[in-house]
Amino acid sequence: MKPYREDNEVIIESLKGLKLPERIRIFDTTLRDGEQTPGVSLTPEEKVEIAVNLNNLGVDVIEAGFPISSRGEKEAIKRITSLNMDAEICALARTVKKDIDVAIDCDVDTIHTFIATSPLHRKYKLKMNKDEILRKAVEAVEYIKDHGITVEFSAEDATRTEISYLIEVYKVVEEAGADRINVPDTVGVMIPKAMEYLIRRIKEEVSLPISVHCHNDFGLAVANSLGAVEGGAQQVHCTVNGIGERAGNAALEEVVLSLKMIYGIETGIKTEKLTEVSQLISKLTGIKLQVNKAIVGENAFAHESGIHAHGVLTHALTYEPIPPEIVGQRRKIILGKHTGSHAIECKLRELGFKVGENITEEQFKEVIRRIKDIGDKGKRITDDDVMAIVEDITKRTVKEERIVNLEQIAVMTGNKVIPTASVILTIDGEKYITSEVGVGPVDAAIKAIQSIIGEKIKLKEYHINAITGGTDALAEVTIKLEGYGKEVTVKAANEDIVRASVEAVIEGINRIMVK
Ligand SMILES: CC(=O)SCCNC(=O)CCNC(=O)[C@H](O)C(C)(C)COP(=O)(O)OP(=O)(O)OC[C@H]1O[C@@H](n2cnc3c(N)ncnc32)[C@H](O)[C@@H]1OP(=O)(O)O
Ligand SMILES: CC(C)C(=O)C(=O)O
Repeated sequence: MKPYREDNEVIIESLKGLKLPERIRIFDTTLRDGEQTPGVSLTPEEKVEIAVNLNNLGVDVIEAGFPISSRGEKEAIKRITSLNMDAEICALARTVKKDIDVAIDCDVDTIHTFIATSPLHRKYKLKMNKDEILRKAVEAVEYIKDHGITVEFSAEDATRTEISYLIEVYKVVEEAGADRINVPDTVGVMIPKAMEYLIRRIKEEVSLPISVHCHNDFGLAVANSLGAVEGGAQQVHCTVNGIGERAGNAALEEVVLSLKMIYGIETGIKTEKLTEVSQLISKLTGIKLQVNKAIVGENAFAHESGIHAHGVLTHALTYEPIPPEIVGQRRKIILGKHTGSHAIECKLRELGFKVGENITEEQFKEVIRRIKDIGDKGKRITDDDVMAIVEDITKRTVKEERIVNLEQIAVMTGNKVIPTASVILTIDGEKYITSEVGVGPVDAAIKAIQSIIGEKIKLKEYHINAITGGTDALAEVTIKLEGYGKEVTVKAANEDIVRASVEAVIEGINRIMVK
């Protein structure tokens, strides 16, 4: 499939004249900024497991943690570096000697050192003036380089810093020997155009590779990262599932797929592993994924609407801009209130039923009606539900052959009444009315029917199974009846257990009595 940059007129026109790179480096910070998600705390074992998976996924850099923060954090980073992975292993450090020393002690490939540069952070947080910050930044970079370690330097809150001062900071760290610079949008206040502009401005004055780190406070982290790439950034900081401080960071899976499928820019990511890694992160961090999460969410490739399902069944691209297999997902056709006949026919084929062969047009229409009825009650319909409905409908004796018909049933139950059922049946057109009591409403209803039919047909077995979960689940009743030398087993499904039971018994009686 061609990237949209080569295939979509609007995108082609809008990107005209822009020089885009062939490859972008993915700097994964799931284990550092991702772990800063409030409430998330990973054990060293969990961090190692995640690092191994990130390495297999193909990220270029794993920011394994902030080693000064705790003994466990330092131990985890040391264990990760000892595994000699392909990915570059990085640790975070303030521009403070003790932070850097602990990071050095972890044997990392890279130290990501940072100091805030914005007026707000200078005045209220660091209580340092511009010159002090320049000096601290240079000292830290030189100290790390003296130890022969790669340095990535971040000007924290870069996007709220005066542009001229920000460029000055990056220039002095370049002179001090930094290997690359990172531009953090620490509180996510950028828009894509502004990010593109800022990166272009920095690039005019600094020749180091440029990285970006975008937060998602306005939901723009991915868009801003892409804006930065349009401006000339060569590396993007991401976290799996977009976890991180507050509203999180740029989601790795979204950045990677946008780069690949829209811009035609490669990363080292093995995209087919994305869903598996996303689920691992969700499991270990305890942060549940929203179902509509792009790329890796449960619904990212699910279709319920009749028009959409018909479209994708005819040609996947109509409603699937990304082939699901590329990210380790698969298409799901969900049945419910919005379902159309094409989707139901497709589901029936999967379950072994073909309209016009083993299911009639009439029965097919009844299946659609029953599925929509369940959908109207707000329920999701599973394959088991469909199977039960189809069996219920296809195995029913045809109208003309039916001898016994249920005209009415009413049940009464409660804590201060004896469960009672009143039933009106017609047998060969003649009307019969009776009431019976039982241990519960189902028992009373079946006893009422039996009292009309007589002893010649006996209920031998009764089983009930709730197919879907919940109090409004579809109940499947299976009964065995014996009489007139015949034995029949019948299934019936209904959201109401009394109706499912009565329908099964009446159907069984008809099968036994059928001429
Ligand atoms: C934008 C980001 O995501 S940055 C990373 C944020 N991550 C974390 O903070 C997680 C791990 N942090 C921790 O475990 C602790 O905060 C530590 C160990 C780093 C520091 O703990 P403490 O010394 O108790 O300080 P505390 O966290 O309360 O305050 C931060 C201190 O760092 C200072 N600081 C922040 N950045 C820098 C810097 N680049 N250079 C020097 N000092 C800095 C603050 O001004 C403050 O200093 P103060 O104690 O002199 O007022
Ligand atoms: C350390 C820096 C890059 C950071 O996490 C931020 O600014 O959000």
